[in-house]
Amino acid sequence: MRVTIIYDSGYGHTQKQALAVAEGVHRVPEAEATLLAVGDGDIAWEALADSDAIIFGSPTYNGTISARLKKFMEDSTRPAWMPMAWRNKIAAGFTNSGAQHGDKLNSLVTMALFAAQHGMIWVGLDLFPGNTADQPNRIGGWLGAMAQSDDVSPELSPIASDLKTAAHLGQRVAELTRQFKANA
Ligand SMILES: Cc1cc2nc3c(=O)[nH]c(=O)nc-3n(C[C@H](O)[C@H](O)[C@H](O)COP(=O)(O)O)c2cc1C
Repeated sequence: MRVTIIYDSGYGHTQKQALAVAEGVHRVPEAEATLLAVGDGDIAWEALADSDAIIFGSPTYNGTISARLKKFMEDSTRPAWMPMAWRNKIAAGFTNSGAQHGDKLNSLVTMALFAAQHGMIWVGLDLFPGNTADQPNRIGGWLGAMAQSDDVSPELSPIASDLKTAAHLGQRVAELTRQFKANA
């Protein structure tokens, strides 16, 4: 079962979150995670069409997704939206921002809407809010995985609990995709 994680990261913080999502996917037997960064040349549209699930990731810039992820979305119209190549695939999303809140929800709403426009099935988080900084979902969102990286290097942020949240999302997507495929 193939899960593709397509993401952007200007400075490496969201990439770290993407790696944690992939680690969560790999906890599920037979699940294979592929990481694709939108800035790395041509988009592998065929690999995306061959995926059983697609997880979108972006830093929150100016209260929404990055321009690079938005360009990927617009570019998907011909290769993916017109043939409905992602119809009925599982979808999910994650985002990371400088501020603890940082208007991240708007980035996840943008991703979920995009997935809906492609006929995909959106999966959110099933975690209670963490009440302390060391607990998963300490930011307390449900539409996707949220992380915060303030002005420190990607070696130091996002912090461990946010990476646990990201890994949990990856694992959940892989588990649900496996169930969905088994019942198809
Ligand atoms: C152009 C730009 C806009 C940003 N806008 C926001 C914002 O709206 N909210 C916020 O909390 N952080 C904002 N930030 C901070 C980034 O979200 C933060 O530095 C994040 O860790 C960057 O992730 P990256 O290293 O994957 O690019 C912005 C950063 C840049 C460069």
